Amino acid sequence: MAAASSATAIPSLDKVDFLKLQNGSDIRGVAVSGVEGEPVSLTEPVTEAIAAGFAAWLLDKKKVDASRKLRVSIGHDSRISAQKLQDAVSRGIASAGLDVVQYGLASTPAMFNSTLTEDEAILCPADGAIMITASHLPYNRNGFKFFTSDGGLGKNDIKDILERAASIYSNFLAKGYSVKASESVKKVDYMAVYTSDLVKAVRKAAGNIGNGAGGFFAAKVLEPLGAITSGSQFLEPDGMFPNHIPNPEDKAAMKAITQAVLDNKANLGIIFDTDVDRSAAVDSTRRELNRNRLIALMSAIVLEEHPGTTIVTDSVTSDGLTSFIEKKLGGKHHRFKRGYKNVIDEAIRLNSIGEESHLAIETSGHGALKENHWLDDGAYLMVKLLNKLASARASGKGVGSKVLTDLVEGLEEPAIAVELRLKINQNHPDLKGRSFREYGEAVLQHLGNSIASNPKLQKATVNYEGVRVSGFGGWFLLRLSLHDPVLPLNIEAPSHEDAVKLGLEVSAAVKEFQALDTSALDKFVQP
Ligand SMILES: O=P(O)(O)OC[C@H]1O[C@H](O)[C@H](O)[C@@H](O)[C@@H]1O
Repeated sequence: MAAASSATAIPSLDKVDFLKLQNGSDIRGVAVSGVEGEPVSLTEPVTEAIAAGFAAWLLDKKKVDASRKLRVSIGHDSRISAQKLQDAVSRGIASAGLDVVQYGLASTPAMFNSTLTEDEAILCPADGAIMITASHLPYNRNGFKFFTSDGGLGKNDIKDILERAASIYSNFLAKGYSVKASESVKKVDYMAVYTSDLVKAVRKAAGNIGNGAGGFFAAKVLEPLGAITSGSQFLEPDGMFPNHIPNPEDKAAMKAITQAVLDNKANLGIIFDTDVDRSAAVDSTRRELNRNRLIALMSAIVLEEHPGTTIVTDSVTSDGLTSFIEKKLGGKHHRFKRGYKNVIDEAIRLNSIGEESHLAIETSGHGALKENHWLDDGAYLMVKLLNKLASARASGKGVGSKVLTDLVEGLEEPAIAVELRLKINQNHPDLKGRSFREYGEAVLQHLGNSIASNPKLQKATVNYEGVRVSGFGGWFLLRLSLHDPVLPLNIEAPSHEDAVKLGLEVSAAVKEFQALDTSALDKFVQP
């Protein structure tokens, strides 16, 4: 035990500060100083306390007897704070008496996978896994995702861990905090195991990684399969993201991969986000295979293997996607809520009540397949695409990404598709003491009521989130953001004029809510 006199002074934080680090089923905070208005919240002692909180949670969950030591695998993305946080996480885990296995640069899906791999030689399975990442957020942020063999932890588990962390941290305050080197840290090259599993899963494609953790895909997956990857770019991990934020929904990122496909006359472009749980592709004609198109493509592949199966998606998917899945592919589209964990859990639930589902996928590029243990894995989605290309080639059905493009033939796409994010000003007196959630719900309730009496508009009969309405040949959905004090408004329509008509209907219905910042919508509907 370190003497209090030699201990580092750490700032006092209360339970509330810890709970503020929760971001849905992840933990996120600021790990690097220097950005104005964003003080560091993920300090080393805070990180250590969170890791120790996870260890305590895991010990309770696994209820193992004292004879078996639990082990936890730790990996990180390419962020500049990765090393510091990895060390602090390792200390937190070791201080609770658990074994630490460090993987170094890794992907989120690989971390989950380490709880499923059975091979003592590489210290697997891990009882718990921690990925140090803040996904597509800027370089100064970081965070944690946690896994057990049951999948990613849910919101309640994260809250539980943060509450435990807060009390561990208060112990640091009482007894003094000092950095103690952890003895029981082992290192394993798990990415070698994970990538060789991916190679096995695909039988024979350029890649754009955006300086995230996905660089392994070119050298360790594509090249061993015989692909020429010389046109690939931004493969080197660089935690400052000098080119663009690695994010398949980011316009600059998609432009960069599209250009690389053109410049290199590549058959296919592949792009991942920072921690490789999201992905998208570009075909040889520069057609972006992301968002609804990626879902259509994956659905086509999965429905060939499992005719009639249900495809679970997030709520912002297009009407065209529903008719594509149901009329062209003969499957069932279950449009559920936003949030990758929501769609995955819903697919698992459907299977448990006898409705077969093999694919849960979001427009964000998160996707999970039943055959891959419902692992939220962008790399695996791309493996399925590559597999399709390879089998088409082998059976003489075609060469190159036209095979994929043909699979989405017939998908109706709207001329206009926008997302406008309407902020709720939490300090506005109109909240009258309500939380932003309650206020947002009140907006939605009011919108729902006003639509009911509007003959030009029709409320969706089956809908799991927010208010989804058809009209003027298109639709809109207003819902509460998963994490932020924001009401995202998605509008899709056959023309800008029709999209504006839909926007004006929303605008009229919400105008009395003064704490709602409608400037994005006002700008959109301007003549
Ligand atoms: O509700 P929003 O603010 O649009 O955010 C929704 C998104 O939040 C996170 O990024 C999750 O990882 C995604 O699965 C989800 O789609």
